[in-house]
Formats: sequence, C-alpha cells, structure tokens
Amino acid sequence: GLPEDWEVRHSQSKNLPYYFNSATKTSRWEPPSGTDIDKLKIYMAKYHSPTSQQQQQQQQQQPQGKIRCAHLLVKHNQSRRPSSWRESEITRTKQEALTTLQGFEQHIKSGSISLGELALTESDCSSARKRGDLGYFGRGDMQKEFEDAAFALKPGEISGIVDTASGLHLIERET
Ligand SMILES: N=C(N)NCCC[C@H](NC(=O)[C@@H]1CCC/C1=C\[C@H](COP(=O)(O)O)NC(=O)[C@@H](N)Cc1ccccc1)C(N)=O
Repeated sequence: GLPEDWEVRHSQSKNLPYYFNSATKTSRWEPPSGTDIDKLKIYMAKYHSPTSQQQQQQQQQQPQGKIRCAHLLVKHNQSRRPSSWRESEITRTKQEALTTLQGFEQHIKSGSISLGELALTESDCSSARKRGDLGYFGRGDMQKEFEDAAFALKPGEISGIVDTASGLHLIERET
C-alpha cells in the first residue's frame, strides 16, 4: 500500500524497516504520505517483521516441529523395564525413586550440578552416556506424559518430575 516509486527496506543496523523512493533515491523512517497504513501493516507483518524472519531462520535450523531434550531417568520396580546399563535388576520402590530424583532436582536447581552431568552417572536410560541427550524428536515419538511435559518447556527450561511407564524423569529442553 505505498505510493508510486516507494518501497519498504530493512535497516540491518537498526533492525527496523525504512521507506525508500527509487525515483528520488531518498529514504525516510516514516511511511510517505498517501500510504495505505492498514495494507502496509499486513505487508509488514508478513514480510518484514524481524521476529517472523527470526522464526523462519530458527525453523530452518531445527527440523520442522521437533524439539531437542535431555533427560535424567530414575527407574523403579514398577518400571516397564526395571533394568538399565547401571543396574541389571532395579529393585528400588517408586517412592525411593521419587525421593532420589527430588534430591537430584534440588542439586540441579541450586546450580551446583547440571542435569547432563548427573545423567552421566545416575540416569537409567542409555542416553546417559550422552548426558541424557535424546536428540530431536517430534510429537508421537515419546510416551504421552513425556511428550506433553517436554513440549510445554521453553528452551533452557527444566521440567518438574515426570512419571511415565519407564520411570521418573527430569527433562531439560535444549532447543
Ligand atoms: N528418539 C526416539 N524417538 N527414540 C525412541 C524413544 C521411545 C520412547 N521412549 C520414551 O518415551 C521414554 C522418554 C525418553 C526415553 C524413554 C524411554 C527409554 C528408557 O526407558 P525404557 O524404554 O527402558 O522403559 N529410553 C529410550 O527410549 C532410548 N531409546 C532413548 C534414547 C537413547 C539414546 C539416544 C536417543 C534416544 C517411547 N515411545 O517409549
């Protein structure tokens, strides 16, 4: 919705749109008089708002609709597979697993150790050797409780204790 010869450009330095007249070779910050502001707003939202550019870039780096998380899993004697690389037969009760994981949670939230560091030695999942990293996954890959908790996290956030058929988890969303 700009008058003849006018176009919208983007100033990288200021990360702001500006208006350039290709006939007079002049530029200005404000939209020229005679601009249909409503149409311009729609155009800007679609093509120029930096957030949408950031979002597009971000999505390109990251597989569409997938997220990447690490987790720390503590299994118990009701786990669907009460065995792991750490312990061939896992006999701790669910309550004991909960108490253990709450202790880990305190250490992580206090900043004295990271979830990945703890996962290396304490996680009952084979991802332990990769500091709990599960790689990218989408909806439908993980058990529902795990998926719902993971997709509710923002990058960098850590979940509360998540209960699945595998055991009890703490989840950290990476990207
Ligand atoms: N990237 C994927 N799509 N891999 C398939 C995930 C299958 C999925 N797993 C889960 O939902 C839980 C939550 C995370 C780990 C996990 C369970 C178990 C441990 O519990 P257990 O099965 O003995 O009960 N670890 C795994 O599966 C590992 N392969 C995860 C992994 C390890 C190393 C690298 C990447 C992924 C499911 N639908 O059961």
